[in-house]
Amino acid sequence: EEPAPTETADRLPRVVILATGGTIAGAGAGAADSATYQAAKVPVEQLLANVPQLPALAEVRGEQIFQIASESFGNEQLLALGRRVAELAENPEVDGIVITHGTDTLEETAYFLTLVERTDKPIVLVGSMRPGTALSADGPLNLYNAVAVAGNLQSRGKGVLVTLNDEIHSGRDVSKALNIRTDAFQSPWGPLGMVVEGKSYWFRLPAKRHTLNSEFDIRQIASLPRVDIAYAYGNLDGTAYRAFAQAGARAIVHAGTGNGSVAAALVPTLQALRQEGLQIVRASRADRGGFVLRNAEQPDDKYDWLVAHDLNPQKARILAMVALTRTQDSRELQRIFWEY
Ligand SMILES: NC(=O)CC[C@H](N)C(=O)O
Repeated sequence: EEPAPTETADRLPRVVILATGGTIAGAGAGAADSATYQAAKVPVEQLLANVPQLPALAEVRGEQIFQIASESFGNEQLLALGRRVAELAENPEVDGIVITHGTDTLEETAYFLTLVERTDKPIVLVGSMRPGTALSADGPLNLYNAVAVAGNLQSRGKGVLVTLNDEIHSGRDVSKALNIRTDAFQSPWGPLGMVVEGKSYWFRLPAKRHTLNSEFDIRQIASLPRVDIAYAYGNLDGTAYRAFAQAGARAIVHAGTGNGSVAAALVPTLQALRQEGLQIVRASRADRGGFVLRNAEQPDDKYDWLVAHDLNPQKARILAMVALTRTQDSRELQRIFWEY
């Protein structure tokens, strides 16, 4: 039997919806316009009104924190959102938090919050692949599922979660692996569970450190250092790496081919940048799940480089930024890359 959604069965869980924009708040000219539309148009009150079944699940209220497409998220938005989530999590009148978000960088925000929110209250990110004006819009059901998961006591302590396409994913693992299609969100290690008719079914738990067990805390992060990603391909040279360094990058994530490999002609550039104090993080551009090990492909111990292990380059950027707020020591940084 499904446990009651709250400790006290005589009241509904209280869930706050923080709206940031994206396709879930998108609007197109006609019902057939599933891919041609404007993101970040519909205000949160309307998103809630479009799902009249929500009040049966939870006492919901909306807050419009941004109204943007998620590709336009910067570090300032990450920090502002992170701080608001922490305030809400500290509020005894809030049981769970849902964040509506564009899907393009949802995986980055979800991982950021996984690292910096010191709470066991459910934090659930949700988006959609079709605007609300489209035939078979996926946003209303995704939002219904997000509120159901956020209001459920069983969701506590499982880290930041993402609900799309009836699945519950770990915010650490999930990424937008496909575009256009409603099964866009995938985790290399599989989803954590399913949500069907407002009920959650769990199958596995995150093994990595997160939320309450994290050493990072949004309340202690004043700003994030610049970290950039350089994408590897045949015939690559060091131009982008040097430009990022000149712009003030403290670390560069090398979105390497295969096992995070580095072209022979590029190695001296990365060695020189490390000498200048930048951290070099080898990740893989393999999009269904990279796996980069130290001293495989390149002698990381000798060069004092880092590996992102299974984190994709965009998630490695998030972790590098957060970790660099605490330490510049490459051994400590590598420990953090193993543990989170
Ligand atoms: N499906 C989407 O949400 C994509 C819309 C937009 N590019 C965004 O990320 O906000």
